[in-house]
Amino acid sequence: MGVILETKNLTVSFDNKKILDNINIKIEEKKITAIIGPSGCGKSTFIKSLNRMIEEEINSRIFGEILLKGKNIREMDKEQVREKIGMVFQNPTPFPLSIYKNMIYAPVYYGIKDKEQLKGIIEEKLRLAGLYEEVKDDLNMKATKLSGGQQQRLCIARALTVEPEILLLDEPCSALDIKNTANIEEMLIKLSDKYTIVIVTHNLSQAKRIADSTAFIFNGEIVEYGKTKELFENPKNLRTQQYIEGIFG
Ligand SMILES: Nc1ncnc2c1ncn2[C@@H]1O[C@H](COP(=O)(O)OP(=O)(O)OP(=O)(O)O)[C@@H](O)[C@H]1O
Repeated sequence: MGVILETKNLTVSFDNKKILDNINIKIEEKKITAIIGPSGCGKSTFIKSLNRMIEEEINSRIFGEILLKGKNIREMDKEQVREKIGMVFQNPTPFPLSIYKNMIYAPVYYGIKDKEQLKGIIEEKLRLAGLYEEVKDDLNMKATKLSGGQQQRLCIARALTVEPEILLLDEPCSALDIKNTANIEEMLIKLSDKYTIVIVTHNLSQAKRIADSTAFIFNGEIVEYGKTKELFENPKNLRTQQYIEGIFG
């Protein structure tokens, strides 16, 4: 499997202050890539750049290229980019509607009307997110009544309804307890059979448990990027070593 997403000299600034500096990274298809680094180093800015969300910040400026299967995403329609590269945030963000309505929102927007087809999509994606059995008899329940972990799984299921190729997750477990975190990790590993996953995490053990590759960002630069095992067991850079040993961060 090859590279699905690649950045070339990606540089992002807010109010002319450089936050990301010349990021060059190749993300492998159908793998999990973790982004780690101390608070404020630019992790969220980085993944928000990957589906052009960062352009919504009015004080941002973006330089360099982001290539999705070789195509510059800034030359693609923004909506199409976000269809192909979905995003899930730190705090679960279900719409204050029923589980059913959360799940059909995007498919209906994209023109699917057939009830049976919608039912099929809902079941398939809720199953992928490991939520179907828990909610199948309560699809009319308000999504905000679900537990935090269920809400987050719903948001992941909802993100999958538009058939993205890549799923970006920004600290998806930081508001969850150990059990819900374990559920999500297990699900992400399964999802990586079908989807490419990029996950920002503060939790180094989480990166070790689930990521094939890990990138360590510090001060807006990629200090080290490689196979997760290699990066944690044999870091090449002193900063990486200090960060994973907990000396700073
Ligand atoms: N819209 C904005 N305008 C100005 N500065 C911003 C904006 N968004 C982020 N920043 C700044 O950019 C830097 C990087 O922020 P970012 O959220 O990408 O870091 P992070 O590594 O994800 O941090 P954390 O782990 O705390 O979430 C921070 O100093 C932050 O204050």
